[in-house]
Amino acid sequence: MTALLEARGISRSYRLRRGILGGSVEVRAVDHVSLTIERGRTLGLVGESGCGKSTTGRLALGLEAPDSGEVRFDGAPMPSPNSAEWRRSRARMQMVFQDPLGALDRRLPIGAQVAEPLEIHGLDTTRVIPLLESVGLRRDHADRYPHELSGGQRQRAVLARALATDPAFLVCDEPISALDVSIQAQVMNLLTDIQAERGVGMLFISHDLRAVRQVSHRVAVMYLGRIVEEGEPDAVLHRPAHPYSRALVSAIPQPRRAGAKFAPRIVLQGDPPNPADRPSGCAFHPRCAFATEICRAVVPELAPRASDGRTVACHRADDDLPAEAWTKPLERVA
Ligand SMILES: Nc1ncnc2c1ncn2[C@@H]1O[C@H](COP(=O)(O)OP(=O)(O)OP(=O)(O)O)[C@@H](O)[C@H]1O
Repeated sequence: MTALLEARGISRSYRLRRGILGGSVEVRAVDHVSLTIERGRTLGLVGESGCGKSTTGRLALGLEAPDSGEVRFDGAPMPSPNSAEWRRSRARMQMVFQDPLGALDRRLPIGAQVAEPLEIHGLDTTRVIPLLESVGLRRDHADRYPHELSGGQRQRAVLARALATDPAFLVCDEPISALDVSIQAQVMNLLTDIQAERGVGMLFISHDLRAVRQVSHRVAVMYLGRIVEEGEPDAVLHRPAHPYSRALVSAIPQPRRAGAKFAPRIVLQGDPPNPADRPSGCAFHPRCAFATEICRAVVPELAPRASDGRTVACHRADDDLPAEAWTKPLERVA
């Protein structure tokens, strides 16, 4: 069966103007990214701020076209942004962003906003109340304005609107990071339920690795526009193979069990990545404890490693790296 969404080697660059001195610099936000999302499955996309996650989300939705490479949705090439064909296919692809207040129109009651996509696509507008109820809102929320709802309720309203057209594909870009911690779990549970009940394919973008673990069937780790590791959440988030994934995962605070030592936290050394000034070879090499000559010279391909088939973009993926070396020159704290 064809995948719901398939990106093949997509890249996207932007030109940024350089201050008062003029000129411009090219920022390669996404660099030869390939990913597959199956129906009813969630791909979690993680990585530091600015590594290209949101750009990947926009390319996956066809909001922007890649400079090179191809996005296929349901077996067919993604239509050009804003073409009539793209607008028609929009009903089947929706997105949920970080800031629900920004995503909603402050001048319109919630019910009217959920009805809007139904009207645009000629669907039955009496579905507004069942939609609100399906995300845990009440009938009377339909008449309220966004500022009359809590943050969690607003994100539920955004979800009701996104689900109105019964989409097959949902991009959730940091959907819980603007919410109170107490509300985050509720929205995560709702997303898990939505996925199980509706069988949507989802791209879940987040820097919260625990949230990613909860919803994802596959996880991809991004560094400076490239995917450096991809696999099942248990493998990537518990036994990460790429040195960058190791550092990312080690930063998750671990509950302390009686008598247990804190897991060592790997603090990345060196400058944070700058997409306008990409290092040669493996972009992670200036911060990597294991970098050798080849890492400085040659970009590693994302490929299954020989030992266990884990998909990693690392020249040293098959080397037996000593455990203690993970903290050198990376620093061990706690
Ligand atoms: N429209 C744009 N114009 C210029 N540069 C852009 C544009 N969109 C993204 N970029 C740049 O591309 C790089 C990747 O940005 P992107 O927003 O995709 O990263 P991200 O991983 O989603 O970050 P965050 O977690 O902070 O949202 C950044 O350097 C960003 O400044």
